[in-house]
Amino acid sequence: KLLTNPSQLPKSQYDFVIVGAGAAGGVLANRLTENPNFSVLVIEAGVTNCIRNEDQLATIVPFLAPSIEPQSAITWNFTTVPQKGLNDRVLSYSRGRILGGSTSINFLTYNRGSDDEYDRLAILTEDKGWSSDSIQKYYLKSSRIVKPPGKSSVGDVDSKAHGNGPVQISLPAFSLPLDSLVVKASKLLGGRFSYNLDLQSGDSVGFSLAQSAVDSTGKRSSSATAYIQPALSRKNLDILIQTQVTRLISSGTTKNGPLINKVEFAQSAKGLNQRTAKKFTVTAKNEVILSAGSINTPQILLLSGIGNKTTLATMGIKALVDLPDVGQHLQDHPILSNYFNVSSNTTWDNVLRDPAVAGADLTQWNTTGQGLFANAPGSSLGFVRLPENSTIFETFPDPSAGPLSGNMEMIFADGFAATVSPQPPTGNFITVNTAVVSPASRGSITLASTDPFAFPNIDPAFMTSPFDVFAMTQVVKDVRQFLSSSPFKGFIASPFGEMGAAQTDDQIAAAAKDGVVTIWHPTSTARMSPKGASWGVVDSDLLVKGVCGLRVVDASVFPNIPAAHTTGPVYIVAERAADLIKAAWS
Ligand SMILES: Cc1cc2nc3c(=O)[nH]c(=O)nc-3n(C[C@H](O)[C@H](O)[C@H](O)COP(=O)(O)OP(=O)(O)OC[C@H]3O[C@@H](n4cnc5c(N)ncnc54)[C@H](O)[C@@H]3O)c2cc1C
Repeated sequence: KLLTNPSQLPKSQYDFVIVGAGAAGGVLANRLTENPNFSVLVIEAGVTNCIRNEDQLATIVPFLAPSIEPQSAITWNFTTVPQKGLNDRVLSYSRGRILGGSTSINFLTYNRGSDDEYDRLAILTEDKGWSSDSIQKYYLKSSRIVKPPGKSSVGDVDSKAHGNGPVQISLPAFSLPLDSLVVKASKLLGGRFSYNLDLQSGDSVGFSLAQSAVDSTGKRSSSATAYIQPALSRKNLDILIQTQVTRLISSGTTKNGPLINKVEFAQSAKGLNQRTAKKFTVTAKNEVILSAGSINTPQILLLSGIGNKTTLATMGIKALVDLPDVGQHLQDHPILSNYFNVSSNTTWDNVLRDPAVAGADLTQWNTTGQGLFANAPGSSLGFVRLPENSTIFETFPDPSAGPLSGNMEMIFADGFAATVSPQPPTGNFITVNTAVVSPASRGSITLASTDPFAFPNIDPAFMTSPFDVFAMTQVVKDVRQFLSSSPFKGFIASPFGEMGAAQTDDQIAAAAKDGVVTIWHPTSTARMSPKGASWGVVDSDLLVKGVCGLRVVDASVFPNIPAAHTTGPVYIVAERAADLIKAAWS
């Protein structure tokens, strides 16, 4: 059942209390309640109960995703601290605050992550259960490839690389000339720009049409639609929305440390603060599971006294356990828009400028589920490796997971995708968004206040490592080389904007400082480490170190950010976590 007020809670104890109904929380809500003997409560801060609600059209229509953030009622409207690597700019840093979490508002690009990502994780955590061979069944269990709306086949994919899970994935519904050129150029160029039929195959390097979380009717497929909706009618699942968890409480000690079995929460409304909020608690008989995402999970841990003892003391919080890694090692992918004027007059620039044109596309989507609005914002992409002889390797080790993972990414958009600069009033453009997907920079989440309703300090420390500056400069030059290949002749007219004018490496690096933003992939703030290791926040079973009864299952547990759009890897982690939890308590 979906509940909107703590007074509706039918009981004060559940076997499992899950904090957050996002990517991971949705998977757990579904998989754990497959066992009718388990009772599960999910507490979600999200202010709306919409799974598919007309009021939130932009969460359903794939193409409209970028219109959701920033500053919306269904997002956490976070900002970063001034970014030293970006001329002290403060970036908007949204997360989803709705059933489905960030999967209900994200840009829908879907990646599994390469075999190297998981094999590195298995080595790092000394747990073969995370190897690429072991996680494959969880990947196959999470998603399936479907026909794009209006198409008679799924299109060009490697069918062996797809499973039978609830998240629906598809190739672009609407063919854009730019995407065909990207595929053509990669087939022609080969080498560092090779074509890759299916990036979910284990090898994630190369160029391809994007696979996105769009279902066969042209709608977003999220953790809410794929996992939560089908489980909502189960008697053993309650989901309490519009409610924020404020901290976790220990009510005893065990031989494994303090027992964490109580969850404190309040209904956050405008103006409500720590002093006036009416607090409630619920007890978890088996486990509390934090799935509040890479920003809120460490915030809740810190507010509960789980973190660096010395820093907690400066905030007046008594440490239950000294875990200095909580909130540290934050990683994210820096992304930068490269604009080009093009000769085509069919780019979607006019759709963004002219409400009548957009209205016609929306009508087409409404009546058929097809057309441009059924496409995710990025419909072709490529992951590239740095050249092996790059000078940066003389001073820096390669932070990527291995040769099957990219160092950088290009995401192609058939129009002016405004990030830092607004869309110009006239002209046709394409945008190539370049990202450093195996970055070396690491930042942190720290408490700004002991008020749970206050946002924490968010510092992704973008471009603070010279490695990331080098990699971003290289991929900007790679874009230019890629677009100068013969398939783009006559299509690309001229580079545009500050980055377009940058020529030397120093000029490119300087323009990047002005242009880099986030692609909203924060990870690693509650990182996994081997059982018994003194570092890390959770062990390889995702149990929080030094306490009893508490697990973290979300994007925060990756020790290194995957070189992939992060939703797919989070679903994989959550699917495996569900099996670990079932095995521990069945
Ligand atoms: C704008 C945007 C675009 C993105 N684009 C893509 C993309 O194209 N492809 C891709 O793969 N990934 C993308 N991502 C990233 C992806 O969505 C996330 O990596 C993924 O959703 C993380 O899963 P999670 O379970 O860790 O957290 P989330 O999915 O964010 O879920 C966390 C949930 O916990 C809830 N919560 C937090 N704190 C509390 C609290 N105190 N009490 C109760 N509930 C709480 C939140 O409201 C939320 O519902 C994007 C993200 C954003 C924000």
